[in-house]
Amino acid sequence: MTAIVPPLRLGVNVDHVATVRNARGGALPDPVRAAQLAAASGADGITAHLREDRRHIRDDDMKRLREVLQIPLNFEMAATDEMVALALGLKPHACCLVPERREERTTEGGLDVIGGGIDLAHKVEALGKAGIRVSLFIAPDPDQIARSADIGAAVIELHTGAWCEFIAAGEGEAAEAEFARLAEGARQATALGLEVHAGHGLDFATAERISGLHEIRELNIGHFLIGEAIFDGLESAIRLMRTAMARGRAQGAKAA
Ligand SMILES: CC(=O)[C@@H](O)[C@H](O)COP(=O)(O)O
Ligand SMILES: NCC(=O)COP(=O)(O)O
Repeated sequence: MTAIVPPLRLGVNVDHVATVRNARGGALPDPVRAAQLAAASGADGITAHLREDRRHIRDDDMKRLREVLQIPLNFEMAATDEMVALALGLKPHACCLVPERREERTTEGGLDVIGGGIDLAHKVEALGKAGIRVSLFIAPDPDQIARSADIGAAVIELHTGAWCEFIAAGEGEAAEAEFARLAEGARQATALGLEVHAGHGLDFATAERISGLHEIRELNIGHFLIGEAIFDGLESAIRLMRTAMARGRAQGAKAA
């Protein structure tokens, strides 16, 4: 029997359009134009990460995204006072709190929700009270998931980066063990009333596989899609991604 599964949204991360722009210091290519094209091509939302060092997305990009987008904006940010103040001013649809280290190339590991203590809980509360949907970007760790629910987050986004790296390195056993952790984490979080998203390092194949996990409601994908857009255009990359996600969703439904 084929189970009925909830739809899966695609959030397109436009950080790396800004990376290319900043390589030359001018205004082009414009991440806001990319976000508008992504929306017109079937993205359900746009994600942008305003890093503390502003290495790609900048404050003005966030402001313009907020002004022009007709689809939800997911503001990725470190859990700092500066970023919370910016988010409270901007009032995006959602904020995804992520760990950040200035010297990292990209986001390594998940947010330490337990270590964040009462300060993190207050930040989640302040954003939530402002009507912003708060998501915590975490590893599929049972204690971090439980604490995310305890401090009142609406959403967790499971970090798929380790899983994707094991696959890329041909470490099949480790990849399967990590996938099992993601699957169990998605089940645990859903049972605790959290909405589950996933993202980081996903490509067509990994997005297809993870789309089979019914508990996951949204994938956020950036680097790979922007890379594919160089060859085939953003519209085509998004269309192919949606096809992969739909295929994975249907396979997951059959397996259930
Ligand atoms: C939090 C996360 O996994 C990414 O979406 C994040 O935006 C990565 O940061 P960079 O885009 O700077 O690699
Ligand atoms: N939160 C994950 C995200 O927005 C995109 O990550 P990536 O696909 O750029 O690795």
